[in-house]
Amino acid sequence: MLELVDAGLAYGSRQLWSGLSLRVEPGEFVAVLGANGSGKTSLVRAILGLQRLTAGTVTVTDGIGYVPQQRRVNLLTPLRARDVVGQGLDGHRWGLGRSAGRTARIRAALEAVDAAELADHPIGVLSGGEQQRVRVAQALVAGPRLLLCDEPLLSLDLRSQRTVTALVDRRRREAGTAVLFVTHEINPVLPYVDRVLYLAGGRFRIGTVPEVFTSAVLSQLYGVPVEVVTVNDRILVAGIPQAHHE
Ligand SMILES: Nc1ncnc2c1ncn2[C@@H]1O[C@H](COP(=O)(O)OP(=O)(O)OP(=O)(O)O)[C@@H](O)[C@H]1O
Repeated sequence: MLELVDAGLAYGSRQLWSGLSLRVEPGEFVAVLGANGSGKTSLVRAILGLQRLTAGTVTVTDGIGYVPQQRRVNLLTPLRARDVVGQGLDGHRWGLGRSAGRTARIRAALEAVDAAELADHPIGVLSGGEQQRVRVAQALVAGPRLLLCDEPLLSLDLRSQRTVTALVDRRRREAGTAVLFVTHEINPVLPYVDRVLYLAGGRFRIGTVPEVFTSAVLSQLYGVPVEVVTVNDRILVAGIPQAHHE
């Protein structure tokens, strides 16, 4: 679905990461975490072909669904939520046109993110969280083989976070969609994650949650003492340098 081999990315003399090799299998859920500015969005852009790697290679399947990092939509945008979701079909399913099949797929995609009642609302008047759910529906409507999500949980309340994460999880289990999920917080995706790619300080670590979320590993990545504790099935991390917080 996705393979990076010895990949590196630099902007001028600033190296974000290098020597990154990662193969994501069908149905696998990989979370990408890391400090602000560590290059998570740049990685997603490189996978989409929007950003050229400065070293190594990236190979991806056809059929990518993409949830971009959130931007608020202009209030006057003349599109309804259903039109935004429909854009996820255009260019993929030429035969569908304005057919009943198309309408049904858009409705099902909106229902899956708990947003059926928003179908006819202009996208610009929806709240940030509602817009985000519509974007997830757009990314999934064409049935992608690889789903790239760039902080899809941002500005979602707990219930919407659960709706989105559970939906993505179901999709990868039922349809074998591979998932690369950029997130600031590990806890909302903890029940679903197979592996984590953690980027910090120009370094990275790939592994399962218990392998990566240890005091030793995060201290090594950040270059300062970082403490990881698990309380009631939640992972708490203390000591990440202030500059790396939001
Ligand atoms: N096109 C570009 N040209 C030069 N520098 C860039 C470009 N795009 C991103 N950068 C820089 O590269 C660094 C990584 O940016 P990126 O958006 O990939 O980080 P991120 O990990 O997604 O951060 P955040 O968690 O804050 O969203 C930042 O310091 C950013 O300023």
